[in-house]
Formats: sequence, structure tokens, C-alpha cells
Amino acid sequence: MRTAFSVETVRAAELELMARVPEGALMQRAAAGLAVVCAEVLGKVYGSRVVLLVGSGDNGGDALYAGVRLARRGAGVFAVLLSPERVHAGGLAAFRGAGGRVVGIEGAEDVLRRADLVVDGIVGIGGKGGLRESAAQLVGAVRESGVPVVAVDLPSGVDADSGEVAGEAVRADVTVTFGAYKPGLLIDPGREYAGVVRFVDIGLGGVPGGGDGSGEGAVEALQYADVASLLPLPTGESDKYRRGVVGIVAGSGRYPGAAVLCVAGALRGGAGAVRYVGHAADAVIARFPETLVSAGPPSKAGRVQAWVVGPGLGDDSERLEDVVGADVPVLIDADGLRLADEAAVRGRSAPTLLTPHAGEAAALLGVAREEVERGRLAAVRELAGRYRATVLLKGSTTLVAAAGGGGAVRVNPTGTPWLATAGSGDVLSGLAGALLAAGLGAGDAGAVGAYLHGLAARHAADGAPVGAHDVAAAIPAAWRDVRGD
Ligand SMILES: NC(=O)C1=CN([C@@H]2O[C@H](COP(=O)(O)OP(=O)(O)OC[C@H]3O[C@@H](n4cnc5c(N)ncnc54)[C@H](OP(=O)(O)O)[C@@H]3O)[C@@H](O)[C@H]2O)[C@@H](O)CC1
Ligand SMILES: [K+]
Repeated sequence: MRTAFSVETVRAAELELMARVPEGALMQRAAAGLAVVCAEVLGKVYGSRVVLLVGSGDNGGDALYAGVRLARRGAGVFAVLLSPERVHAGGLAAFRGAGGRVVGIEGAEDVLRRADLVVDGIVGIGGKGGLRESAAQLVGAVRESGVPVVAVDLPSGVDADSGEVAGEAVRADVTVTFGAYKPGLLIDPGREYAGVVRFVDIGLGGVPGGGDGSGEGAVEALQYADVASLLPLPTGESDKYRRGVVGIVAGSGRYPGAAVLCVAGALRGGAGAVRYVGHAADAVIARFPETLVSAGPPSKAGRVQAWVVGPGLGDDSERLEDVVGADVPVLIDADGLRLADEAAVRGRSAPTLLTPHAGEAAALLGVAREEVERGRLAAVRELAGRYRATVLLKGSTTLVAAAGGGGAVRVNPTGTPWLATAGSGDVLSGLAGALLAAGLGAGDAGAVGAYLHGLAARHAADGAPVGAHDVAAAIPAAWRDVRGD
């Protein structure tokens, strides 16, 4: 599991550790790790030219001490000071002592023109709100210079706790983060600004809150091993009911394809059987003869362990209400989200998983789509709180919040822009629904489903455009990949 911690938690852990190590030791560890990555990016340090952007906090201190190490290895290092009167004093003295040269903000463009590398030490976890005017101008000049950028701890202008970006922010090629991942490095838009994230251990360990080992992550990203341990595998005792029967209420005369794609995802998600209820039975059977189809109300369709309702459903609110009233886990997607009654969802006794994209989430929250895209973490928590349901917010970084909105939010690390294709959400619904039917909790079903879905898209795409049916067909390859076969 890759866990990212809030600024508050990181600060508490740092304070606790600082009390036990010599003064300045943590900053030296950070600077040493930072200098190693800078050297890697440069290739050859001797004779290179490095520009440090130095703010008035410890983030700037890290940059200065890394600059010291690079200067000692023969780099020409220049420090642009944003507020010369408040710069990290020890760092500046050491920097000067190592032969580093200081320039004011007005000299920045000149040194940038001949630089091989920029080190962004404007602000780290102490940053608040959008970058101030002078910092924003400097960041604009860096972007125009085209020089590669290594960000210190996180790209300046990215909110550490949420990944939100208000106005200008540094676009880094590499971000060197210290002691713990920050949520803003894993969630878009921040994740995109961070480039490749490199972790430097400064001794914070598992970053417990207050030193008792109980610190809770703000954001978690499942890794291969986590997903492998959650995959439902059949045993000798399995029959279709033990593996899980998933019911699908999707598709309409107008959108039969959504039903087909949803069933495709469910069959590859390991369901023992798939029951289909709705208007697209002929299309489903033609493509997947193993599906059990019926045309009446879902409650009369026979036993299922979980329902998926909504993709391409049109206005079939009767079937939707029937499913929402069922006493098994239910995944609600697409048209189902538009039709579902908030109070009815809140009142359900079995788990509910909602899977909106940003536009659908915005409609449910009554805000503009851009607001959801800017603040994905806040949006997913808000929805999970309002509906008292687990919410999977699809998009450039898919997030899963537990019912109620509290606790760690899962962020999916396998997403790819190739997934932005019609029908891929229907495949995900079927896939996650099958995992629900197999007995995974709503949070695990959502996170594992998103993980396999992203991986399947990568397998299917392999650098070229794909359709949603290709993604469904590549789900078995994603399973094998995760299982290490
Ligand atoms: N603690 C530790 O053990 C270790 C910490 N480490 C490092 O310390 C970093 C945290 O340092 P920090 O706390 O000094 O804050 P930091 O990120 O430098 O920013 C504060 C400065 O920024 C300014 N500022 C704020 N917002 C702004 C804005 N929007 N636009 C422009 N400026 C803005 C703010 O100005 P002020 O509000 O005071 O006027 C203040 O001067 C952390 O990220 C890591 O790199 C490592 O060495 C490892 C050990
Ligand atoms: K920074």
C-alpha cells in the first residue's frame, strides 16, 4: 500500500522525530536525497549550471543545502531568493561558503537562460493558497525557459493535502518528497504537476500520528500485492453461488450496447453467473450466451449476491427503485445516479457503491463540473457523506471514499488517458459489481475494480487507441498480471 499523509500528520511525526535527532539532521537527510536525484537528472554534475528557486521557509533551506552538495561536485549553482531578508540563514551561509552565487528575482531570467536544471524550493508543505505574485511570475519564467525542474517535497503551488492548484504552479519533471507521500502528489491536478515522484526516507517510518503507530493515512493507493490478496479466487468447493451471482439492470432499446459492455465486465470480474434484466436481452445473449436473462422486475429474476444498475438505463426508474430496495450490495452508475432518490439510497441497509464521473458527481452535488475536477478529494468525500454510500469518482485519478466520507480515500494508480472512451465506465460497473457479488466490501470492490480496469486498458492500448470492448477483453490479462502469472 502506498499511503499519503496529511500535512498535520507529517508535521506531528517530524516534531516527534526532531526531538530525538541532532538539530538540522532531518534537513541534511532531505538535502542529501535531493542532491542525489538532481545529479541523476543532470547526468554530469561537474560543469553543469543549476538554478535554485529559494522561498523563505525550510523548503528553500532544503534547496540551498542540496545546492551546497552540487556546488562541491563542480556545478555552477545560482540561488534566486524570493525574500532575501527571510531566507534560511544556515542554508544561505553554507551555500555561499561552497561558492554558490546569489541573484535577486530580477536576475532570474538571465540565469535561467543558461541553466541545465531548476530546483524548486519556493514552498513545500507550508504553502497556503495560490502562489503569491512574485513567486507566480518566477514560475512563469521557468516554464518559458523549458529547463527541466526538480521540485523539493512537492511542486510549489500544489496544495499538499488535496492536489488542488489555484492559479500558477510549478510543473516538475521529478518531485523529491521527504518522509511521507503527500495526498497532493497522488491526486490530480497535483499529480500531473509532480511528474515522477521520488521518495526520500528521512526516518519518519510509518508516520504514526503522535508516535503511537496509529496514524491514519489520508489517501492510499493499492499496489500489486494488495490487489492480489483481494482477488476472489475459486476453490474446489466453489459453485456459481459461492463465486457470486451478479445481476445487471442496464441498457435500453436506445442503448443496448451499455448492457453488453456491463455484462462483459461482470463476466471477466469473476462472477459465477450473470443475470441480466432489461430491454437489451437479445443483444446480450447474442454476444454472451452464458448470461441468464429475464424481462420482469429485478426482484423476480432469481437469486443474486449484488446488483449493478444504471448504465444506458434510460428512464426505467421502476427497475431502479426495485434494485435500490434490495437487501444485497448495489452498484449505481450512469442513468441510475440521475434517477436514484437520495433518501432511499441513504436508507439502504446493505452496502451501496456509487460510481459517478466528474459531470455526474457535479450534478449530484449541484456544482459545476470544473469544481469537482479542481477539488476531487473534497467532492468524493462530500458525496460519500451525503449519500452515506461508498463513492467511486471516476476520472484522471479515480478516487474511492468510504460511506460517510471519512477515513482514508483510495486513489487508483493504474489509470490511463486511453480509458477516456465511450462505454469504458459500463465495463467498470460490471467488473466492480462482480467483485461485490464475490463478497468484497464496497470500498475494496471499487478500488480493485478500478485497478484491474486501468491495467486492462494499458494492456489493451499498448500505445494505441482502444474501444471499451477491448478493455473488457483485456481484464483477464490484468488478473494474470496482478497474480504474477
Ligand atoms: N519539518 C521538518 O522536519 C522537515 C521539513 N523539510 C522541509 O520543510 C518544508 C516545510 O517548511 P516550512 O514549514 O518552513 O514551510 P515552507 O513549505 O518552506 O513554506 C513556508 C514559506 O512559504 C511562504 N508561503 C506560504 N504560502 C505561500 C504562497 N502561496 N506563495 C508564496 N509563498 C508562500 C511562507 O511565507 P509567510 O506566510 O511566512 O509570509 C513561508 O515563508 C517541507 O516541505 C520540506 O521541504 C525537510 O527539510 C525535512 C525536514
Ligand atoms: K517546492
